[in-house]
Amino acid sequence: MKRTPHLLAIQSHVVFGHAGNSAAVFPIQRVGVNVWPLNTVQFSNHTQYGQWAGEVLESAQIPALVEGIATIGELGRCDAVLSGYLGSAAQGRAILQGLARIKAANPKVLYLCDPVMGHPEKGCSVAPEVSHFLLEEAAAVADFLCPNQLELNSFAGYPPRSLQDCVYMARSLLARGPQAVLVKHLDYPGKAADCFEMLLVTAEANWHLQRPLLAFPRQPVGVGDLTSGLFLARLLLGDEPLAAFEFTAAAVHEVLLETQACASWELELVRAQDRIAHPRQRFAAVRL
Ligand SMILES: Nc1ncnc2c1ncn2[C@@H]1O[C@H](COP(=O)(O)OP(=O)(O)O)[C@@H](O)[C@H]1O
Ligand SMILES: Cc1ncc(COP(=O)(O)O)c(C=O)c1O
Ligand SMILES: [Mg+2]
Repeated sequence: MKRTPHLLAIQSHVVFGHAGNSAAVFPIQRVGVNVWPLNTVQFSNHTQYGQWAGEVLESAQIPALVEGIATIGELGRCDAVLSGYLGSAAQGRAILQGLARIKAANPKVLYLCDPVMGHPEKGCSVAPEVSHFLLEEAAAVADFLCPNQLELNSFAGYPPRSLQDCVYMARSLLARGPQAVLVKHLDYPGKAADCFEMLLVTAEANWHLQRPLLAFPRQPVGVGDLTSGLFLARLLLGDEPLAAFEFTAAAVHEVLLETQACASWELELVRAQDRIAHPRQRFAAVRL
């Protein structure tokens, strides 16, 4: 029997609704991967409500929790680490410390960094020290990077003028170390108005994918976290990056269709669960 992979997911948790681990854990489990959720913050709800209660985890707790798993002799079972929203650069460094400890137990462990920098227009952005940490420290050790367009622009230091520019910007991130860069959401002058576009670049090729752009009165939150979690889960299940990319686009689209049908702001993960595992439609990526 094939072994079930294990994934350590280090990101935020919300009590109500879905963002961070609260958007990623159940879908990752639903496609067949064990998750070890390590919550960097516990908030009542996601920050786009404009107010929330809760606390940020003290940075030192991150390596301490990892060490606790080492102590019971289970750390070597960790196949991958995912990191998302960071409360501070110190929290980021604590994650890299934890990752180094896991690498000692399992040198093959993969690290996917979702360099969450927020959406200025959504009223949520991270401190400059966090952006600097992601750019200078996390990108160098990540096997996979999953920026959205704004995060890609921040890495590059300029906005794109074309799709070709986006490809160039993503490919220049490959030079920092990762084996693949998945741009979760493209935005560039001339982009088709009725499509939601994504990009995957690997050493071998550039892959562009389009899926329908759905209308929402308020943009759903947690879509990026759902995307990075599913992509890493499928890689652990043995997919090549291209297959994991196409699967992820299809599964996320299913969640958004259900969310739209329910007129819900929060992602309808439970209602969409069977279609997360078995998306009905495939969006084929096109080689650029
Ligand atoms: N098919 C779609 N139609 C409309 N909006 C979408 C679609 N897919 C994703 N979105 C929205 O696009 C935005 C971009 O998400 P993205 O940049 O990938 O990640 P993040 O969730 O990190 O902001 C999100 O607000 C998401 O809700
Ligand atoms: C607590 C928390 N975590 C994570 C996120 C990131 O969500 P997304 O996947 O939409 O970038 C948000 C967005 O508001 C948030 O409030
Ligand atoms: Mg995001």
